[in-house]
Amino acid sequence: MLRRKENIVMFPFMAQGHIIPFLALALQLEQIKKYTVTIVNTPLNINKLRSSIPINCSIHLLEIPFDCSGYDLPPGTENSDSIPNHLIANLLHASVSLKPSFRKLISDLVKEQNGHPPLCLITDIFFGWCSEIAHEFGAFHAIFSGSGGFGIACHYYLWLNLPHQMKNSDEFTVPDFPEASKIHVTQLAENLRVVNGSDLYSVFLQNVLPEWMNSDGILLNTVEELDKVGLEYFRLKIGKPVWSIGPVLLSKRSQDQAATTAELCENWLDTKPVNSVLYISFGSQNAISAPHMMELAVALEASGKNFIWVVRAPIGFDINMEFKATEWLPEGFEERMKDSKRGLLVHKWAPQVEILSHKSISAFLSHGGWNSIIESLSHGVPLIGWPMAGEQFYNVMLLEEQIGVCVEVARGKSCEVRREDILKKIMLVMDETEKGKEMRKKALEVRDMIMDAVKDFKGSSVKAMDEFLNAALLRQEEAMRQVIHEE
Ligand SMILES: O=c1ccn([C@@H]2O[C@H](COP(=O)(O)OP(=O)(O)O[C@H]3O[C@H](CO)[C@@H](O)[C@H](O)[C@H]3O)[C@@H](O)[C@H]2O)c(=O)[nH]1
Repeated sequence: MLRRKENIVMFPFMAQGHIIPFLALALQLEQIKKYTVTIVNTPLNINKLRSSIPINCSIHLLEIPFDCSGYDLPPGTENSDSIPNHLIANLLHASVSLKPSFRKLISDLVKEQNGHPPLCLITDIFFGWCSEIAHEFGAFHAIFSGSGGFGIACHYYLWLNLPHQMKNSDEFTVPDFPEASKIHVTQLAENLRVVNGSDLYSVFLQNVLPEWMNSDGILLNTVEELDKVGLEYFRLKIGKPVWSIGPVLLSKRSQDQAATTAELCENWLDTKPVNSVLYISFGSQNAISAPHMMELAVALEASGKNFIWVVRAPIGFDINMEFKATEWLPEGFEERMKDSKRGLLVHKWAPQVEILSHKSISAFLSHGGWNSIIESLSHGVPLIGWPMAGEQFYNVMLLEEQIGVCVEVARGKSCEVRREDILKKIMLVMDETEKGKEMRKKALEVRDMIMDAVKDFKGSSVKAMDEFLNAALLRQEEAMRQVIHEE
């Protein structure tokens, strides 16, 4: 008898930094061929996903209705990329209203399958409430985060305990976690620095973080050997299985991007010597301030290095508006870079994985989002960190202090950043300095470590994925035995 394909239902939060790793994981699970994979999201995001999944892929896309009215959001908001950062807390709160529709969607799926529940629901870190729904219908529930163990562990502790509110000092430690060393107040995201416990952000997170413990385990886009200390601490705090299944990466060209941009970057990179180009990007939803942009541009020009820079409107402007080089960059900068073929400014969105995999790339100046880090290290590219928000400060801390593949150049959205300091760090990493050579060597070692983790059968990430799927299957068998017993 042909065994039915078990269904895995995936539900990311409505932000590109979350949807991208979920899609990458969905594609990975689909490759196993034993499972039907369904991604649930709001209509606009499903539409976007439809254009980014490969044509012959069998992933199902299911729409869930979403009404953001009543949460002080612009009408029709369905993704964090269309709103300024200060409204993200509103979108988080609004996302809780998806609960009844998601419950109905799962109930309908179960009915369609004659009472057979999905094997597993894999949902976002912000959707901890899905455990209740999964368990009501007898499904296994895992939370998936695109973050690493170290970063998520610090983030978890800080948001639950708000230690900076209790101390007069600018520095504090994370109890039982000496590797996180001292956290300075400048390493707190702006929204965390100003919380008072009753603001929208902390109210949301203090509700949602404890819900993780109701899940059956947590999947992280990280590699055990790379992230051991953070994972150890996180497992201790959560008391649930934490499976390191990374790197979960979108393969080349499966991202939603204009082929022309990809071609432009590749053609441009092909003309550059090996290890000669700096790639600069601040992730899917961050931008730097206009004065910071000016300092960075001056430093880039002074460095004489080749670069690709993903430019967006600076903080304070609509991130989706047209980029005004004449206003935000030094006079004539764009033309000079174009004429000398030294710098390529890509507006809004670049084919990042393709760029990072090109042999001309030497280093990545990044905000330290974990997807970017994993993508960079998977290609042996060292980083220059400029953390902006969330757990990015601790990601950069891990890479710099524990692994040695990164130097921090600046911290936060409003810190003082001087062109001389940026220039110094660019030269340190890209030139043949002792530090630069050491960082490149380590980045290549980490790349090999990551490749080992995904080797068939014996890689740690392959084993972790098997353990997770086996735990879900075991739960299903137990549930079926119970039904037979009750009958
Ligand atoms: O021009 C661009 C910009 C981004 N990306 C892709 O977008 C993703 C960006 O992810 P990430 O680097 O993690 O940054 P964020 O979008 O800022 O990610 C959010 O989610 C991450 C994973 O949970 C967290 O580590 C971050 O703090 C959080 O801001 C990556 O896959 C990039 O390849 C592109 O392809 N082109």
